[in-house]
Amino acid sequence: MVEKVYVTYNEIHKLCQKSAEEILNRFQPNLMIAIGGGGYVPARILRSFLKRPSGPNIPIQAIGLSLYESLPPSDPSAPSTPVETPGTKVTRTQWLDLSSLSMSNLVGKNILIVDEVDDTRTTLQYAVTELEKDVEEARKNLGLEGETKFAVYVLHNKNKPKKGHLPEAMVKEGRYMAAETVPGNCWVCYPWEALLVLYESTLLVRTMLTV
Ligand SMILES: O=P(O)(O)OC[C@H]1O[C@H](OP(=O)(O)OP(=O)(O)O)[C@H](O)[C@@H]1O
Ligand SMILES: Nc1nc2[nH]cnc2c(=O)[nH]1
Repeated sequence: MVEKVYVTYNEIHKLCQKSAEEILNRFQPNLMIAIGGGGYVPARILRSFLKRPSGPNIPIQAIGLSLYESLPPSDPSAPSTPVETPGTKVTRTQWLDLSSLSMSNLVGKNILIVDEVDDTRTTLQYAVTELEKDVEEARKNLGLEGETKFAVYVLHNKNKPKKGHLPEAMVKEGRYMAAETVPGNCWVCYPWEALLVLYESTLLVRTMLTV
């Protein structure tokens, strides 16, 4: 039986706030690459917490990777969040603009890859391997100097044996960061996936205004 773990927007905001200090201490990113769709919201929240008073906003680029096929809920009238089944291969739905101007912004930088959940690690392995390859190719083609470093940040890491692997140096040097470790057999339900939206606070305000 898969245990569902529900997280709220507020909990995610707090996780990002807590993690930002550690990310700044360990890595000082110049740029984030969010893995869509789940990495977009955490990356945007992190950007506010990573900004230093007189420093620039850290730009966010996006890639789209898909590993899981959505299953319809067993009872279509039930507004539940469907648990999904693992796919077998990673599909690119969106990738970096590989033109030399865009790629030159990545070479020699500290790049933080952001996703919401590390389950089998297949997606992260794909993202890190492919991004390293593309940035290195761009560095050579453009004749640029400078080492590009990658780090990974996820909100939740599932405590289970992983199918995918990250570079040894990344793990050893603390460039893999997870805000929380959750049980390996759980399914994390994120607020942006919810189909049933509650309007409690709006109702409360309306009630207060009308009485
Ligand atoms: O560690 P893994 O087993 O590779 O699984 C993690 C990936 O699965 C989910 O993506 P999904 O393909 O469901 O796309 P989504 O982010 O658009 O929901 C999630 O966003 C991660 O990217
Ligand atoms: N929403 C969601 N997507 C996933 N992809 C892989 N594992 C998970 C999970 O626990 N929750």
